[in-house]
Amino acid sequence: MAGNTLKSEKKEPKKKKEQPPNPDVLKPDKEPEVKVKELVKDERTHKVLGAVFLLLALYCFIAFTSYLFTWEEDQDKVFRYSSQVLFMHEIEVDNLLGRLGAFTSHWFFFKGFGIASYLFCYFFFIIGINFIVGRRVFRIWRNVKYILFGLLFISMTMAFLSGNAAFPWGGALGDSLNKWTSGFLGKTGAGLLLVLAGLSWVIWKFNIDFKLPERKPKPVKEAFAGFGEPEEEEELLPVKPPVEEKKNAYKGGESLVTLVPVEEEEEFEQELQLIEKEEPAAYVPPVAVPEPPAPVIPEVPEQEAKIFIQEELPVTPPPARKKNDTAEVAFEIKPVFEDPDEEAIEELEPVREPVLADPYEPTLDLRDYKYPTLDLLDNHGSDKIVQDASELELNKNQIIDTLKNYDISIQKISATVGPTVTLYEIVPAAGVRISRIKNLEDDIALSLSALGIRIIAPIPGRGTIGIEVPNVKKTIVSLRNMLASDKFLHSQMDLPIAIGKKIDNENFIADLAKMPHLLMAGATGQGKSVGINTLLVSLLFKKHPSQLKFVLIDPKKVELSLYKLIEKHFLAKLPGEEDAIITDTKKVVHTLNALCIEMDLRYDLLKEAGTRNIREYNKKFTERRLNPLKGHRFLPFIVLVIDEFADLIMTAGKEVEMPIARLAQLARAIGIHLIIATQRPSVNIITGTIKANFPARIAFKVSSKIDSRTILDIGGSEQLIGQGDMLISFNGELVRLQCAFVDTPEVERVVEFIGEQRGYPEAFMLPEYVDEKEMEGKDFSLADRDPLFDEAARVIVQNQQGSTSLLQRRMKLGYNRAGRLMDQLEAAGIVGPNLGSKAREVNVKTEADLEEILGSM
Ligand SMILES: Nc1ncnc2c1ncn2[C@@H]1O[C@H](COP(=O)(O)OP(=O)(O)OP(=O)(O)O)[C@@H](O)[C@H]1O
Repeated sequence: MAGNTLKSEKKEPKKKKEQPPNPDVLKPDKEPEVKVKELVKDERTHKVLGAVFLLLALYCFIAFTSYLFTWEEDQDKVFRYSSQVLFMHEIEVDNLLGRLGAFTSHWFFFKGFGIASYLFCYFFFIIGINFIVGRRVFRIWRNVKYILFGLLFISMTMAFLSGNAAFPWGGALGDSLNKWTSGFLGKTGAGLLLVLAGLSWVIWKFNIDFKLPERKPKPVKEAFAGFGEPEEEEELLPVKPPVEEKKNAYKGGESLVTLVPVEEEEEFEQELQLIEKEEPAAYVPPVAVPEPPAPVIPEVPEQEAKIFIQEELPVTPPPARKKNDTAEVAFEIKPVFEDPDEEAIEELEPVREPVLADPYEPTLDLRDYKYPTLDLLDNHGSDKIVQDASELELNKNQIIDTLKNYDISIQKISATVGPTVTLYEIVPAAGVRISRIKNLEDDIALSLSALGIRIIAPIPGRGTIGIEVPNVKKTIVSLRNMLASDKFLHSQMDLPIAIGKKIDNENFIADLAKMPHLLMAGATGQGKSVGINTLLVSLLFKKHPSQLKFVLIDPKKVELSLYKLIEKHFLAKLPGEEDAIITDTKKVVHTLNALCIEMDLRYDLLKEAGTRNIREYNKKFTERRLNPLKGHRFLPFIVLVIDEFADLIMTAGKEVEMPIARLAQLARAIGIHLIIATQRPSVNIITGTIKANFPARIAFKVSSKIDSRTILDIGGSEQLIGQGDMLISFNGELVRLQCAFVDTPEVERVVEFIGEQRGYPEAFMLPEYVDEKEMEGKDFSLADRDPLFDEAARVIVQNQQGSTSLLQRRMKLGYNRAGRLMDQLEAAGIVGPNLGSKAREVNVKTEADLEEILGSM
């Protein structure tokens, strides 16, 4: 928090100076510094600069173009009077932009670079655009390098081609370069040098493929080549494409390290340093992308790549590859994170190739998937906090007066202006008991005649007392700005969610995977649905469809229906279900139980892989140390969202509560996370069991102190002011936030953007859940055997292993169903009787025998 700093309007400091020194006075200590910084950062300053540069570009363009037609007439005058010509009114020139135009053009063309001078127009243009748009549409450093090369190359080429022409095609620079080179290499040599330079540039820029046969995308089967049990790993290694081949497929460089384009190298270095600093364990990106994705990639993928690289699939490849792997990172180097230049990304794509097919890469399933871009979201007004100095002064005086009325004197008071509320921090005079101020909470609220006063006495970790007073003018926190923040872009979290802004305007971005579940409550209309959208959209901006699946439960039927467009990308559903978004209570029970089965299956997989959590497991899987033929698979995170938990508990009670409690207790390690929202935070809805397993809780405004206590174990959320004003209890701290705002049309745009892209053939299938009760009494007879009977028999015979868990894993079945199938197989004589902990004996030895048996059934 900003200590004693008062972030307020510009007039404030003057007022302060006129007052006699008074300890009660708000101290504008760092005000001037803030103003300068603000001015520099102010987007209006950038826009003005942008306009200046664009005009400069236009000016040069007109002057240069006019010069092409008027140079003969004007050259004489400029020659004769040199820069004096600028101040000689009597001299008339033909250039459209007058004497300055004639002089500038002459200087650029004749004394400089000839026709290549136009590159300066381009330079001013890109700077202007960057400033005016407010982000780096063009990457300056990259373009400067191109421009420098262009100046040398074009001026020399033009001088070479134009020979003794009167017009300065190559300018003085071109002429001297040409003269020197022709003298040194001869005319032909100079020509060849130019051809060589031009050709090299084209090859460099477009990475022309001189090979005759086209590179084909790796077939899906091959993507699994190299998988195997850890002990088989050695043998399997040769299956991977030989390094030679990979190099060729890339750029034909000497070594993988040298494949990094020189111009990117320093950026790679920086990124490398960054990674090394951040991750002492030297996690190195194992990303494999066999083919460059579509040429234009929006901003977020790079961020994703970074997350992915630094966190998700950490491997430690041999040192020689390290730098090369960081080439992947170069793709998301800091500048690119902020505002990637699409052209630059296009160029960087090939750099990803050399790590081809080394580790398994889940995102290859949808390799051309494009992450949503920030322009799909809106800016809801300026995120700049506007605070009225007089309002601050008034509130401060009122606080002081009120406290004085109760004989409480204070040493100092300071204010931090947030988006919705201002925090007045009071340092009481020595000897004043904090509890006295706390007791006056209502009186202070009354005297300030403002709603939403919250007193924090004392502010944990500081010797001050906080009084939060709502601002008259509130600032909407746009999700777009939060997602564009460095903190989010560079976040290394598994499931980063941009929740909102703290009172000191710091972005509150948390990792859902660490929470590990989230309970949200708030009276109707206070911002819950917006909150859920905020969380979902944050995740959609960061995660690839292969890395994350949502299970959406929406008893109100309308809140989450938008997301059905992304069914084939991000949603999970029950087999055989029509809709991925679950609205029916009965299906909710099935889905929750199916998730429990998925959880059990995942635990089995983890156990078998000898790993403790999803991260370790996925790491091992991507390193191809787990055999997919044995049921191992890349495990995406699953986020379960329930938008009205109260309805469910009312209708299904324990049937819902139990699986949720189970998931909440156990699912953390295997990557299943829950977000549960409710309008009615009463104790019969948010029971002790639920509460105990949801350490992270969000409260929007609620109707009573009791409700607040039910959610947060403390009052306060009844005093919030609605519209996304919230308290979050996380990591043992209670923080007041203004929830980031994302409107429904924005969400629509994001889901449409994703939905229009190629997805998986179907939604992610959850394991089947068969209700015990429904199956009761249906004793097995061959006539009504399970529809999966034949398939199960084949699995058992192929593996010659009569084990229920094999069926569970291979067929993604729940324990009960797999057990029942096993009983049926026993009844059919395909497997022997249960042998306790040992697998059953398989009576049918060959698949041909089995087919015969199945045929005769
Ligand atoms: N973070 C926010 N910033 C600004 N305004 C907000 C924010 N969140 C919500 N609002 C405003 O409050 C209105 C109601 O929000 P929302 O629909 O999320 O409420 P809710 O709690 O989900 O209501 P219900 O439970 O009835 O669905 C929104 O339409 C919006 O105008």
